[in-house]
Amino acid sequence: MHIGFIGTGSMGTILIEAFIESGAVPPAHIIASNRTPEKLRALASKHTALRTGTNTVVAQEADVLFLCTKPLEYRTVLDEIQHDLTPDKLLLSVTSSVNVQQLEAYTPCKVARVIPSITNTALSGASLVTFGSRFHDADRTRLITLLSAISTPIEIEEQDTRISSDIVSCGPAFFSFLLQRFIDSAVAKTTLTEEQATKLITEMIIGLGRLLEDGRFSLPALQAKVCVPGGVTGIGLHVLDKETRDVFLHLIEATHRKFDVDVLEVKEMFADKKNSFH
Ligand SMILES: NC(=O)C1=CN([C@@H]2O[C@H](COP(=O)(O)OP(=O)(O)OC[C@H]3O[C@@H](n4cnc5c(N)ncnc54)[C@H](OP(=O)(O)O)[C@@H]3O)[C@@H](O)[C@H]2O)C=CC1
Ligand SMILES: O=C(O)[C@@H]1CCC=N1
Repeated sequence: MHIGFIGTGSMGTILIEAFIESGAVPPAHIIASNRTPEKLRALASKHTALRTGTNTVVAQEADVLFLCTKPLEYRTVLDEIQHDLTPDKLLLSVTSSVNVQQLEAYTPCKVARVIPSITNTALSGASLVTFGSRFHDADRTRLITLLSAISTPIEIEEQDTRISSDIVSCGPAFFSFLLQRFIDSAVAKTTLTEEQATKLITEMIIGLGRLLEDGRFSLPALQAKVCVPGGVTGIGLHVLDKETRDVFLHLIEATHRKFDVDVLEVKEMFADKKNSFH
């Protein structure tokens, strides 16, 4: 099986390196292209067996093809490779605002959307999967097996795309931001250095992740366990409750507003294209 990647920016590179590191796909079975050749050359010099080519060559050779460009770059890529796409290929969109129906209308391929996460770099975290209508059981198994090497694949419904991606894909940035705020405040208010505070936060968050992973505590049970009656945690939780009450509601409203605009732009991008494959 040959896996192709069009776009070796942040996400294309993360996926390629995760598949190589996991051992799921040997570098010689990966072929990649990118608009700017320098980025591709840098990746190829790190993984010497990795193959590179034009978008057309990648589309021709890949059995499983990841489109790893930004949403408004999809049309250019699809126009370029449309004659190289055949019904046997799995075509995977990594972007939330391009849906499977749009790609099914545009190509004869078996289409799915796979939204990854930077956490997949550590062969960890989720990937969000939405199957198109042409995916049969064997194709599903094939894709889930592949994604399981680098993540926990979770099937999501179309209507849950944005919020699921907010949590799985944007979440690492959101929580890194909050952790950095914690560090900055510790440095501002106490004698800890940034380095010391960062070390403490890092160990805390890794430990918390492991606790949650082994299922020992739910989130509320964990808070209750740490919160000694009459102790300091309760005082801190009270501040958090008061000061962050609406913060995630506002965040979700903002990401959904942006998503609605993106979806509209993608719809316009595909508007002139007739549905030729149904
Ligand atoms: N970053 C993340 O954590 C996540 C990203 N995603 C999704 O992944 C997608 C890509 O994001 P990200 O990797 O961060 O973005 P980047 O801008 O880092 O990568 C996009 C890549 O696509 C390349 N590209 C653009 N047009 C073409 C073309 N016509 N032919 C070949 N290559 C092309 C760009 O090349 P060039 O070098 O010329 O710019 C660039 O390397 C987005 O749709 C995003 O929604 C999903 C989940 C998480
Ligand atoms: O910021 C973005 O749009 C992408 C989507 C998910 C994570 N990063």
